[in-house]
Amino acid sequence: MKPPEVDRIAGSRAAVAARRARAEVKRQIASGERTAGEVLDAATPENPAEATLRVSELIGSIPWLGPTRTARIMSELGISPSKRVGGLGVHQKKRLREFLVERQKRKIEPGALVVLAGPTAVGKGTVSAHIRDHHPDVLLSVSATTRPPRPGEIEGVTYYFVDDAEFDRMIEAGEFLEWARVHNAYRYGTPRSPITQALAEGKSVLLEIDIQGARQVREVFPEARLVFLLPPSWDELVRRLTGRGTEDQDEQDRRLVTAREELAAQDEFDYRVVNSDVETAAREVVDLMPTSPGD
Ligand SMILES: Nc1ncnc2c1ncn2[C@@H]1O[C@H](COP(=O)(O)OP(=O)(O)OP(=O)(O)O)[C@@H](O)[C@H]1O
Ligand SMILES: Nc1nc2c(ncn2[C@@H]2O[C@H](COP(=O)(O)O)[C@@H](O)[C@H]2O)c(=O)[nH]1
Repeated sequence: MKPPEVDRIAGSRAAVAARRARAEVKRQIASGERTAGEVLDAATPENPAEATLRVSELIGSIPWLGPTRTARIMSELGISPSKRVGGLGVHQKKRLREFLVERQKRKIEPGALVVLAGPTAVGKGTVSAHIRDHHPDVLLSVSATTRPPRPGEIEGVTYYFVDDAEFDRMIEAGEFLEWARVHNAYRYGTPRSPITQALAEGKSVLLEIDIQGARQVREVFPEARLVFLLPPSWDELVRRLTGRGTEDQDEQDRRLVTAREELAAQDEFDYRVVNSDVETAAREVVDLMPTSPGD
């Protein structure tokens, strides 16, 4: 029988070798020699380096995915931080594979995805509607919201109006590219599949969302162009909000509080467009797209 000291040394040598093997797998993913999907598929008992790799290490080795994004992806996929690739359940593995396949495809042309954000009543909806009406090749994303419809708003055109239970279901099912609670009131989210489908077909896509959503989209699509729409002045912004007349005084006040916060964050955006004139602002936004359909 070997003395315990010999076993201990052999054990620690094996642990060091296993760590080195996992580090090599991570290097291969980071350098692009192997895709994370290939490593996932190789994670069998015959390949202990792949099987004993933590899922967080697998995802975290993908270029551009840092620890924060990795933690969020893991949580969205319902995988605990300590899970190893070889220990994934069937459903977890399927979800992870789908995520990795989608990620592989996700190299979009800069400007194919444009995000239009800005303070309440600056005219985001008006400028987006102008683009939708004059540039039919651009897909204007239709969001889901828990907000009740305003007079004249059309289901499936302005928004998909859903209740809280349906919004919860859509989050659970991973149907949103991003979602946020806006103005501390209702929830809004961008359905993912029309966007990925349009991008895969080479179309340009426009999202009209709030600033929290814009930040999330940038995480997923670093190539997206983020545009901040500005009013000609604060007084004009207030005039547009009150002139629209769709919110009561309390809601207007709440929106103006958010507006001040959003204006303070405008430097995070790639482009700033002043909406003095709808047609000019729309043209400036469309010019950021790879081609200007409808020209
Ligand atoms: N360039 C413009 N000049 C004058 N009025 C404008 C201009 N653009 C938009 N408006 C008006 O401003 C009001 C607010 O516009 P809109 O509803 O499009 O804003 P929004 O940014 O989408 O607002 P919210 O974020 O609150 O949904 C509307 O009454 C619209 O007609
Ligand atoms: N994060 C997201 N924000 C969205 C989305 N769709 C719309 N919005 C933003 O919400 C506010 C309020 O809109 P309103 O129609 O109630 O006036 C506005 O800033 C929109 O841009 C979305 O899918 N995600």
